[in-house]
Order: sequence, then C-alpha cells, then structure tokens
Amino acid sequence: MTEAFRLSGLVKRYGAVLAVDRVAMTVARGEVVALLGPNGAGKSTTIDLLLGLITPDEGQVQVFGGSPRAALDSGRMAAMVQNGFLLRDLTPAELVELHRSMFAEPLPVAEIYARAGIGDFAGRRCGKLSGGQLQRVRHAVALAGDPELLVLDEPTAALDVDARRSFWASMREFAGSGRTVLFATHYLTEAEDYADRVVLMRQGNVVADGPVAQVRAKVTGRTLRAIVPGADEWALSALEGVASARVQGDRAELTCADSDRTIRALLREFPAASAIEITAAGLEEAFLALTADAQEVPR
Ligand SMILES: Nc1ncnc2c1ncn2[C@@H]1O[C@H](COP(=O)(O)OP(=O)(O)OP(=O)(O)O)[C@@H](O)[C@H]1O
Repeated sequence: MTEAFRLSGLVKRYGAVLAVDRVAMTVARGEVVALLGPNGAGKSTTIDLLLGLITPDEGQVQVFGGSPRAALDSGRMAAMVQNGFLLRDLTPAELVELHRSMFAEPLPVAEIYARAGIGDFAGRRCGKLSGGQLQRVRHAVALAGDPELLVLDEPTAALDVDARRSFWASMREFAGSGRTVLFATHYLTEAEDYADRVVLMRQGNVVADGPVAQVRAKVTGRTLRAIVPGADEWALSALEGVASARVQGDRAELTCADSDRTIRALLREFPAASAIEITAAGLEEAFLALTADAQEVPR
C-alpha cells in the first residue's frame, strides 16, 4: 500500500475535555474517506491535528512520510476548513493567483476556475460574495497547488443542492486521478454516495472504520415487511429468526436476526403472505446504533 497519511495514537485534551482519545488510522493514496460523528465527536480536532494546526498531546501524524507542515508547504496536502479565512478586499481571481504563486507547479488557472465553479464571480470582491460562493472560493484556493491530498471539513455545509452536486462531481474527478480525499460531514448520504471508506467517531474515539457496507453490517439484522392476512403479533414474533414483530391490520413488519430463516418460516406458517420486502439496515441505523448515547440525530 502506498500511504497518504498515518495517524498513530493521537490524544488531544482541552483542559478536562478529551477531544481526541488514541485515534489511529492509515489512509492509502487514492482513498476517499468520510469522517462521521455527532457534534463534539472530535472530527474537527482530528482534522486540525492532521493539518498540523494544533499539536497532539500524544501520538504522531505522518503525511506522505513527513510532517504535516512539509506536506502543506510543498502543496501536496491542501485543506478546505469551515469558515476558512479569506481576505474581503481581494477578488477570487487575485486570491487564486496569490496561492498559485506559492507553489512550484500550480494547477492552471482555467482548470481551477472550472473545477471550483468560480468563473462567474472571479472578479468580484470576496466581501460581496454569498456564503456558498465563498465556499467555492475556498475550494479554488485549496486546488491552487495541485494537491495529492485534500482535507475537507464539512465542505458542502453552505452549498445549495445544485452546488453540492457539482462539488461532488468535481471531487469524484479529483479522486478518479488517484488522489486522496478526507472529508468530515454530517450528511450521511454524502458518505454513502462518495466515500470508499467511513470512519465513525464518538466521544473522541473511532468506533467503526471500513467500507460503507461493512460499517452498515455492524448493525446486524434486516427488516422484513409483508402483507399477512389474519396475522397476529404473537404468532409472528414466534417465527424463527424474528427479534420483534409489529402488525397494523394486514401489514406486518418483522425485525429479523436471521431473515433467511424467517422468510422460510413465514411462508410455511402463512402461505398467503404477499408483497414481501426485505431491507438491510442503512448507514443511518448504523450511525444511530454506534453513537447511541450521542445527543444529536444526523441529517
Ligand atoms: N479550542 C478548544 N477549546 C476547548 N475545547 C475544545 C476546543 N476545540 C474543541 N473542543 C472540544 O473538543 C471536543 C471535540 O470537538 P470537535 O470540534 O473536534 O468535534 P466535531 O466532531 O468536529 O464536532 P462538530 O460536528 O460539532 O463540528 C468537543 O467537546 C469540543 O467542545
């Protein structure tokens, strides 16, 4: 595996708050990784540690085998962080030029404009731009050094649906060329749709790390729905493989520990059952189960 970055045993305390508690992960080049977790889980702190904006109390950060500072200075790593500072009196065009001038092999201007979608307002002062437009300018600035690793903290928070879609299309193209992306998000659908791998944090710890399907599978069980004429809850709960049953009129909803056994038993005991549908738990169920004592429900 060619490594993009490695976090080993990271600990960060703020007074009595343990913001990050022994976080470890290794991300290979070409991976697109989503960092998920409820408010206060430690996502931003982990990102700040990766970027070298804060130093860990314990543990190590390696980016392309060196320090975060070296990776940022060479343009190999770039970031888009929440409310990243932009000079109000400069135009996006000037900002892009300023950032390009810092790197030996910057991305061509036209490519930056196209990827970040800033062409329409590149000549206007940043102080006059909307929140969504400013977010695109941050995207443009992050692309200036033609980075191999992009680190994004809630990149689409200020974007409307269309802008969000074009942002991810651009990210997909970026990652398609073998580059690495780590993004923190509250949108589970973004993780599901765009990440190869999901790292789920809770109270400073990594509680799940793997491909989306694997994280989903941490929540075992499937839901079986069917029309079952004359069914009663007691009889359905007693079927093999059923953990719990709910009945409304002829509609039955069974939570199954083993849906294969349940479907056989259902058809044996209730041959008139129809419109049978079995669904796996989604990422949302996994998120809720794995972050059970968290306060916030994800969007
Ligand atoms: N500069 C700081 N000073 C004191 N406490 C901090 C500081 N930064 C973060 N914390 C605390 O550390 C914990 C982790 O915060 P962090 O911002 O990393 O979480 P997060 O997962 O990014 O949350 P959100 O989804 O709300 O952005 C929280 O309890 C937070 O209050």
